[in-house]
Amino acid sequence: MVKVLISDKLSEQAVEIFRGRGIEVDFKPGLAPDELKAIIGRYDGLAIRSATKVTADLLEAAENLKVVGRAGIGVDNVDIPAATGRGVVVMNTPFGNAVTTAEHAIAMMFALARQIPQADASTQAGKWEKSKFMGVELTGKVLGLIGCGNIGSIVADRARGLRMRVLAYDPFLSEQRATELGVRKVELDELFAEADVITLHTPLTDATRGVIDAAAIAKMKKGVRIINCARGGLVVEDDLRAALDSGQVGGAAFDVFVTEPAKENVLFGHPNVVCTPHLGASTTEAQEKVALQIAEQMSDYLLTGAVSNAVNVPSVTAEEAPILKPYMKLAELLGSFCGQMVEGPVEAVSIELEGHAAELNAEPIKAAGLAGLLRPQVDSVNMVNAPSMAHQRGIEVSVTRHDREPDYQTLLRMTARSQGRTRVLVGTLIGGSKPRLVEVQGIAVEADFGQHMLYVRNYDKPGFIGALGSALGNHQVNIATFHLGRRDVGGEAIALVEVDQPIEDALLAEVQALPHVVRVNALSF
Ligand SMILES: NC(=O)C1=CN([C@@H]2O[C@H](COP(=O)(O)OP(=O)(O)OC[C@H]3O[C@@H](n4cnc5c(N)ncnc54)[C@H](O)[C@@H]3O)[C@@H](O)[C@H]2O)C=CC1
Ligand SMILES: O=C(O)C(=O)COP(=O)(O)O
Repeated sequence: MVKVLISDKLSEQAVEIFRGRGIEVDFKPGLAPDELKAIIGRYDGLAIRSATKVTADLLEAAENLKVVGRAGIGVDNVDIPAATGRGVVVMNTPFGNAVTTAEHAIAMMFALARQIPQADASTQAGKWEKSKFMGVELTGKVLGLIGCGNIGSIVADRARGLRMRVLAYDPFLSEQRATELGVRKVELDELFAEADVITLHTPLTDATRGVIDAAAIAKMKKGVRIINCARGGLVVEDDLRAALDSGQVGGAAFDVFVTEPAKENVLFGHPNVVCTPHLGASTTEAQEKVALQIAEQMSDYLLTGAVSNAVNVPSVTAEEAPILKPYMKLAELLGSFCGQMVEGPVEAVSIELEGHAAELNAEPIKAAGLAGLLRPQVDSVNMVNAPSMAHQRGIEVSVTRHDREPDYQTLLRMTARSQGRTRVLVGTLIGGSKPRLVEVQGIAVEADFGQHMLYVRNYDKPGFIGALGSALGNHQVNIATFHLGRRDVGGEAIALVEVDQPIEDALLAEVQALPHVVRVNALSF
């Protein structure tokens, strides 16, 4: 039975979804890293928020893991290259908590503008310090957004409702989208120079890490207010503290920190700082949405192979999944046959799709073909890590769709080049689902993919078939099916023989020594 572990505080509804789909689920939020590592090997899926760190070390122990589902947006707590390397799909829920997080940023802006947390503490302490808490009006002020994607756009919309002027720095924001959002797209220095309030809404990447540091703060208006509800590390915390102390920055509202949980932080204790413990996504509505969504997505993947919102593999819709599955199987079998024929490293692979196949999403078919091709060399390859493994090995990969009418309703052709030699295999699906080989090295030969097969290249001469049958008989190997093809009478020919047991080296050597045999391979599928 498929098993999933939920290791962070997700809405209980996720548990119900998994169970309803027939998946066994354990709900264990708050496990220490070593406790998690000790049990992760039992699970096919891991559902997380931001607390669980999915490191290369954890993945190492995750022998059965197929998918990590992040109930939320940021996946910076997951080592994506390590997950991809181990063939684990990583998916998130890119929209479910965006409104809620944008609302938190707006709440933080008001908290700063009117010092609400400080005034609350003072009032409840019986001080009634009315003159101490002079605020600023937001209407007419300039809000600078760093990052204007899902959350930034919603913040812009709400800020415009407050009659603020909104500037956005986002290298990937088009002028047209900026106009639609009613924001002015600017360069970073212009934003620093003009903004009264700056709010960050980018992921943490090499380009965004430390985007607000001492040099940036020096370019800002004196008294600027800074809000970070995106990721710790976007702002250099020490530099911000110094600027708060000097009065260059008038206030800072932070939901995220370089080190989380943030039990201590250089920003803590400053009178103009407001902090929340990574609460951006924490509303009942958002948590229900992300939990339901991640449980559905993970169940779909584990049960049907449908992939949505994955950050490391192409998407496969629920409608596509059952159609693509047999094609992926066929591609994998063709790849596996090619991989078992070649003797050295593969330099180039081309996958051609004809007939019905040409109308399909080719990415998963390509990934499955590459997985099959590499499997004889690498045990741990699957369709998630195959494209990156092929890339690492310098294999040139191309996919071509043909709109010509093939002899079969649907065809996949795989050509692999290795050490100057080219191998070409063509397969089809019988009845829309059963993989069948139809051509090997340009020679028509129809055969199913049996578990154990002998592939013989020979010359079409009398006596060969009898000699081959005798060799198999001498080794007590029973023939299940026997398929022959030839290029022309007396010329190059192929025999594909399915047998009932694994083929031993001694038998291979005997077949190789038969007259008219060019080469022989034992194949297993
Ligand atoms: N505090 C919290 O609880 C939550 C935090 N987040 C965080 O908020 C951030 C934004 O989330 P979304 O808006 O959904 O992501 P998104 O991907 O929709 O938007 C991010 C934007 O940043 C832009 N960007 C990328 N590199 C940039 C650069 N070098 N400079 C400026 N802009 C750049 C992108 O073009 C994109 O428009 C993420 O880091 C996410 O993890 C999300 C949800 C909750
Ligand atoms: O979705 C995100 O990126 C968040 O940061 C939310 O984090 P959380 O799920 O509340 O731990």
